[in-house]
Amino acid sequence: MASRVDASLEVAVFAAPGKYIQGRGAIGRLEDTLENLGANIPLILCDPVASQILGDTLDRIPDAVRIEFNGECSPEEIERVSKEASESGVDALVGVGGGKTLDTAKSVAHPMGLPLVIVPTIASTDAPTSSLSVVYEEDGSFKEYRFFGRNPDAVIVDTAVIARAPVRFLVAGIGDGLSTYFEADASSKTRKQTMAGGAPTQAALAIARLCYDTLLEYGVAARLAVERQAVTPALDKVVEANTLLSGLGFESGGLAAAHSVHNGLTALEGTHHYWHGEKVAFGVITMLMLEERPARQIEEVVDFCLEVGLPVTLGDIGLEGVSREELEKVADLACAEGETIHNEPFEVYPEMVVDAMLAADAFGGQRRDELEGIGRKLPPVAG
Ligand SMILES: NC(=O)c1ccc[n+]([C@@H]2O[C@H](COP(=O)([O-])OP(=O)(O)OC[C@H]3O[C@@H](n4cnc5c(N)ncnc54)[C@H](O)[C@@H]3O)[C@@H](O)[C@H]2O)c1
Ligand SMILES: [Zn+2]
Repeated sequence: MASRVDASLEVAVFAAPGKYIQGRGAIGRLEDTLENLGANIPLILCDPVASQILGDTLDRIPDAVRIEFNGECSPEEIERVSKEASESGVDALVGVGGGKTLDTAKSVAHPMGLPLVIVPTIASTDAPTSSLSVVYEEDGSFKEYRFFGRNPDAVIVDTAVIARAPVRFLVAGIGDGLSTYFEADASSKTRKQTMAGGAPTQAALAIARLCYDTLLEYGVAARLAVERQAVTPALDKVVEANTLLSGLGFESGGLAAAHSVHNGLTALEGTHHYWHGEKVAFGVITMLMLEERPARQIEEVVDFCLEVGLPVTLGDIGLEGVSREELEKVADLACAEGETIHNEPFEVYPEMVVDAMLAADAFGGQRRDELEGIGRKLPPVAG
């Protein structure tokens, strides 16, 4: 009998990894975790920089096959690693590195039905916990989302490794996490299907809110801690917000305009020197403009971005002097069919997005001038 309800709207879904392990020295749990998953010969896909840092530790995992990630989560790279995984007869996958390495590990492990352990070496995105991958062309432009319907079996975050990585990555992760509450809030109004495959749950929205509150409270202290390579309670909280709270919050709470603006921005060469979370931060300010949020709220977000070193203007993401035509290209892509911008609780079309980006840029520039004018010393953006 045909169903009378649209299941995507009536069913709420909450997705999460099997286990989340975080703390100083957490990498020491990798061997046990693999053992618990029944893995005997894991393939470790490792970012080259992470390999230099963790190579000795990874070498101690018995019978592991280790290969280096080539830098882009592209169809070609997924194909190469999948071939290696089949030929070497491995029975589990471990992804070690940034968001792109982790997304590639997911794109290999899930279609092959292999257990998957994710080891982020920077807290730069909320990719670690999710069941999907973001796939790019070899030239770095956005290609597609791939959904696997399965989350990683375990995520292991060693905060001592995160604290020793350049601070810019932590700050980029804060930018990614900053979007989570606003996008989940928009999606929960429209009850549009989230990346988890159903309507948002209350749990996801509450987690997204906790993510936002944690970042605003502890973000600056966490930045200062990483500048001294120190693991502090503030860093612990922010790493959890960037990784676990933002990951659960976006996947089961929903994405909206900020990530579509990010996806559109990847089409402009100038933005390629900026990390995912840095572009997302500008996407958040654009989204707040689009949603006619009160100036007070926009100011809270913009001031926080300035205090922590996130972009607030187009110039901050490599687009100084960008033409309206180029912004139209960004907006067209942001409004493409299937983009999460259509989860906003009103109709969005490209001209609105161009104007919202210009408004965000103007507001961001003005707040920077105001804060500097009263003698506030702000950290470098993307530095
Ligand atoms: N699947 C999802 O749910 C999801 C969510 C958010 C973002 N993403 C994706 O994540 C990707 C961005 O991830 P990213 O910003 O981590 O980029 P990335 O994976 O390219 O890593 C950034 C850089 O960090 C280096 N690196 C890694 N560990 C390091 C360490 N400990 N010290 C010093 N350098 C280190 C890498 O070599 C790389 O050059 C994008 O493709 C984005 O679309 C996916
Ligand atoms: Zn993101």
